[in-house]
Amino acid sequence: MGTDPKVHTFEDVAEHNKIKDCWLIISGKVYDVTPFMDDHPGGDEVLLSATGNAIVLQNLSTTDTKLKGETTEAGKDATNDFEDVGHSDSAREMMDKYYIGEINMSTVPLKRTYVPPQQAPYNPDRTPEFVIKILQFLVPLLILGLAFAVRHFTKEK
Ligand code: HEM
Repeated sequence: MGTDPKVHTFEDVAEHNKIKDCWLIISGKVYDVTPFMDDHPGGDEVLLSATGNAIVLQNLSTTDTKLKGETTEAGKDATNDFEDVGHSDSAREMMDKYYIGEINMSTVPLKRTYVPPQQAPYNPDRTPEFVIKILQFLVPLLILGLAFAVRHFTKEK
């Protein structure tokens, strides 16, 4: 019987990425790709830039797009980045070599939800455009009314 895999916390992974390592969280598993960085065909830059503090590559096999491409408080869900590259099966097999344990998913920060900035409710009746439209309608009417009034009072009895 083998030993249970080590369970890492998100903070643990983030700490390693802050120092000098490159730890990835992919489908609930943790990979230390630090020794692979120089040999990664896509280069080390993409691995590093995709981490934030820690990469959360969740649900690689799922079609649920809700989880993809969203940031967390301390990292990034790089599922889109990873999938967009279209890694080969051999690349996925290679991952086993860098596997260092599982992630405690309850320590992964919740995805940040977008909170729209507070602003006054939009009132179309108050905009300058609306005032101009009213004036464009009223001014000709006023001129017409004035013309009728002048004619009425100046016409010979
Ligand atoms: C354990 C994780 C990873 C492994 C083992 C891995 C492995 C590989 C391998 C073997 C290739 C060569 C092409 C292939 O066989 O698919 C590749 C290419 C590439 N990978 Fe990764 N990769 C990993 C993570 C990532 C991540 C997180 C990114 C972020 C965007 C990334 C970006 C790329 C890019 C841009 C290429 C180059 C594609 C090309 O120019 O043809 N990889 N990777």
